Amino acid sequence: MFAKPLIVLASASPRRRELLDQIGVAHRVAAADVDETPLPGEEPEHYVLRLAEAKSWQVWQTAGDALPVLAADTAVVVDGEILGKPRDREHALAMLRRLSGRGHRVLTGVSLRAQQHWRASSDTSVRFRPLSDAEILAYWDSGEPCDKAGAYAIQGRAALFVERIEGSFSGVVGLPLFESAELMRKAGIPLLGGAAAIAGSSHLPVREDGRNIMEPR
Ligand SMILES: Cc1cn([C@H]2C[C@H](O)[C@@H](COP(=O)(O)OP(=O)(O)OP(=O)(O)O)O2)c(=O)[nH]c1=O
Repeated sequence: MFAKPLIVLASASPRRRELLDQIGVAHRVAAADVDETPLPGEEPEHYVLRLAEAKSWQVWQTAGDALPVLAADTAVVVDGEILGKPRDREHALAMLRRLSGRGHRVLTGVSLRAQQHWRASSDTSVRFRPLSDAEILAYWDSGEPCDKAGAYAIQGRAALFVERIEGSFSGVVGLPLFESAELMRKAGIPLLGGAAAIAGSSHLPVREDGRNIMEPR
């Protein structure tokens, strides 16, 4: 028997589903379809939060069953530039060559929408060892890069490239579980049998009026 869903996950990403399963949050899925083009000069944290909010809003408007809606967006950032999912093979190879032998950041924005709106983000530093061109080509052939931000999956074979990570592993995979759980507790969604809000948390609720509200935190 399936557990009754507690939330709607506004995502087509199998990784996000698996991560929610990992912490035992029963959910149903309704994918959102939003334009992922960054605004001119947009800061990476603004970008991932804006897209996460747009995804949760789109599903909230159409879901109809009043369940809280959770959405996320992940971007790789190198030299201040946002790398999304690669368009094609050449784009993926160029991204991987750029990430080789240096550090980058992975940002994930999370939005949880019910009668109120809450949001959070994770910012993780990842360092790749130098990659040979043969390795990069073989990695493309593995099929892993094509639907991943930055053209890699830390939870897959790209684990072979990661020298160091500081921050949220689940955030890199696409849904920072610690931060998401804080938001879910605030919304009264029971986790491990409890539903109490976390005292002193820094995540502030966001006014609910349907617009993207991006005041600095
Ligand atoms: C960096 C990295 C990203 N990713 C994935 C997570 C996301 O699925 C994807 C980033 O693209 P997103 O646009 O964040 O998500 P999505 O289009 O896959 O899914 P949806 O919008 O429907 O929720 O990259 C990994 O799986 N592993 C990694 O190591």
